Amino acid sequence: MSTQAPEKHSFQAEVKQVLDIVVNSLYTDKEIFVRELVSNASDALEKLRHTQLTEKDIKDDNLELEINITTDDAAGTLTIQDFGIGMTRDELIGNIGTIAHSGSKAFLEAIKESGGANENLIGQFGVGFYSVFMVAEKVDVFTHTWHTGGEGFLWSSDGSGEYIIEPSAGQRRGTKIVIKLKEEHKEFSQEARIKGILERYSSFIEFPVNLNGEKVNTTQAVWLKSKSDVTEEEYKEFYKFQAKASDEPMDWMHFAADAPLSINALLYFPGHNPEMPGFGRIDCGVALHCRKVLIDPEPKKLFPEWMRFLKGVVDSADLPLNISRESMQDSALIAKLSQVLTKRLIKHLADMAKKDEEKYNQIWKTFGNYLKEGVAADFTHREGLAPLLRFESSMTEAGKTTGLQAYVDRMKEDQKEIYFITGPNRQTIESGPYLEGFKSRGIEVLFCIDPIDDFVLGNLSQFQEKQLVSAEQDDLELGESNEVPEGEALDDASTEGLCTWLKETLGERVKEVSAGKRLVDSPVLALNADKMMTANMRRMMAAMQSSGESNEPMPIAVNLQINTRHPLIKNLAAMKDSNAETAKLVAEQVLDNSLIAAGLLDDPRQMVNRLNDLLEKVTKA
Ligand SMILES: Nc1ncnc2c1ncn2[C@@H]1O[C@H](COP(=O)(O)OP(=O)(O)OP(=O)(O)O)[C@@H](O)[C@H]1O
Repeated sequence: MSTQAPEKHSFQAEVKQVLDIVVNSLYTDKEIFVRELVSNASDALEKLRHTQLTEKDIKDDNLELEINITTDDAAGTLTIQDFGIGMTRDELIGNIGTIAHSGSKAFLEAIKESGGANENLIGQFGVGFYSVFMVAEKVDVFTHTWHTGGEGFLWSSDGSGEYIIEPSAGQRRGTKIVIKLKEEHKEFSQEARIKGILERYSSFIEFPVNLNGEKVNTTQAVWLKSKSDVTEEEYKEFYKFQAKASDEPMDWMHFAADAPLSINALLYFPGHNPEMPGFGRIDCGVALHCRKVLIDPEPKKLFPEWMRFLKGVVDSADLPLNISRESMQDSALIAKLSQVLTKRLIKHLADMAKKDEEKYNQIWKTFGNYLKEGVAADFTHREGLAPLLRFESSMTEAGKTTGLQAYVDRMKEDQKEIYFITGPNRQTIESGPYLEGFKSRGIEVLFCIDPIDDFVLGNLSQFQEKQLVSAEQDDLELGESNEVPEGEALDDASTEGLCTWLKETLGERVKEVSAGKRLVDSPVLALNADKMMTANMRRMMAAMQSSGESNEPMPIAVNLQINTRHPLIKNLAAMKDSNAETAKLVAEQVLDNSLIAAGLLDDPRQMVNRLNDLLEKVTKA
C-alpha cells in the first residue's frame, strides 16, 4: 500500500496552450476524441503484448487483451478501459502532464502558421489525449502499470490548468479513463452515438472492442487478406485508421510474397505530402509487424530515407517476434525486407507510369521530390528510379512532362548526349540564349525548373549509357544547324581581331572569347567554363554562403561566345576602332547581358551606372 498523498500539479505551460487551442478552436468534429482514446488503448495493449514476450512478472496475466467501453447516460459518463501496459506515477506525469514530445512546440507553431484549425495537425504532433477536454467536464484516469511490483494511481483534471495524482488501490492492470461529460456534450454517454463512432473508427483495431459488453469490431488484419477480399472502401478506411489521416490515399500497393521472405505489405501514398515545409523531416510512417504483432510503429531502417512519405504496414512472419528495436537496425533480415519492398514499390510506380499516366503524374507532382532525392542519394536504387523522373522539355507543352526513356526514344541517331537547361521557369529558359542552338538543330532539351533538378541529374550522370550534360557547358558538339542563318558573318580576320580585343577589354571577367556556332538570334552567350559546377549550383552555394559569415561573391569563370552574324557584334567590330571609349562600355554591357541570361550577375549596381553613361551618350546626338 502506498503512503503517497494526493498531489496537485500544474500543467506545463505548453500543455496549457495546447489545451486551450484543442478545446476552443481545433476541432469542429468533437467525436474525434473517441478515436484518439481508443487508439491509445490499442497502443497500450500492443505494448503489453510485446512486453509479455520478454518479461515474466506481468500483473493480471490472465486478463484478456481487450478494450471495454461503457456508457452511462444517467450519470453522463463515458468510460474507456484497456488491460494494456498501464502507467507508473512518473509515466503519468511525463505522458499526460507535460508534452515530452518536441512536437508540442512545432504543433503550436504549425497552428499559428496554418492560421488556425487544422485537423491533420493533431495526429502528427501527438496531442491526442488532450482532445478529450473538448467534451469533458472532468477526466479521471485510473491506471496500474504492467509490473506486479507497481502501484495503481488516479490522475484527475478538469483540463483548466491543474491535475492531481493520488494512489488508488485495487486497480487492475491497464488504464481506465472515466469521462464526465459537459452538459452540452452528453450525447457521448449514449450507447447508439458511441456505437456509430466505433463502427467508423475502430473496425481495424487488432483487439476486441466491447461496448457495454458487446463486441463492436471485427478484428481483422487487412494486410494479411488477399486483394480480392478487400474492398476499395476498406482500403481507404484502413489508411485513415493507420495513418491517423482525414484525407483519402492517392494510391496503394498491396503485396504478398513467400520467397525469398514471407512478406505481406500494404503501402499507401497519402492524399497530400506529409512533410510540411519548415518542419523538418518526417519519420517513416510504415509500421513493422510480425504475424500481426506490432514490432515497431516507425522502424528506422525498414526503407531508404526517400520512402519516408509512405504510410501503411509491413508484416513478415520471418522476423523473430522478440527482435528488439535496436538489434533490428542492423538486422540482415531487415535489409533484405527493405530491398525486396523498395524494388517492388519502384516496379509498382513504373507499371503505373506505363498504364495510367494521369495517375502517375499526380503521384509525381506530390511525391516527385522524394523520388528525386532517391536518385541523388540512394545509389542502390538509382538506376531503377531514373526512369521515373519527369521534366518539362523543349518538346513538351507547358505544364506537361516527359521521362528520360521517352527522351531517348526521340533522340536522333547522331545525338550522343542528353541535354538539360536550368532556369527559374519555362518562360525564362525559352527566352534565354541557351536554347536557340539546340532548337535550330532539332535537339530536345530537358528543363530543370526545380532548383534541385540539375543536382539530381548531375548525380545520375548518365541514362542508358548516355551522358547527361548541362546546356550551359562550353564544349558541346551539337553538329550542324538545320536553319540557314540570316545575314553575312564577319570575316575571319575581323572576328579574330574582335575576339582578341574583347578578351583584352574584359580582362579577368572572361576566360576565353570565341565565335560560336550555337547562337541564332542573340548576340552573345556566356558559357560555363567550370565543368564541375552549373550556374544553378553556384547560385545555391552563394545562397548558403550568404546565410553564413562570408558574403564574398563566388568567382565566375565564363567563356564568351559571339554571334558574328548579329548586327550588334558587327557594329562593335567597327566601333572598337572608330570610338574605343563607347565600344568598351558596349562590350562590358554585352557581357553583363549574357551573365543576366545565365543567372550569373551578382551585383547589378555597376551595370546600372554604365547603362546611364551609355544612355547619356545616345541622347546627346
Ligand atoms: N490508455 C493508455 N495506456 C497507457 N498509456 C497511455 C494511454 N493513453 C495515453 N498514454 C500515454 O500518454 C501518451 C500521450 O498520449 P497522447 O494521445 O496525448 O499522444 P500519443 O498517443 O503519444 O500521440 P498520438 O495521439 O499522435 O498517437 C502516450 O504516448 C502514452 O505513453
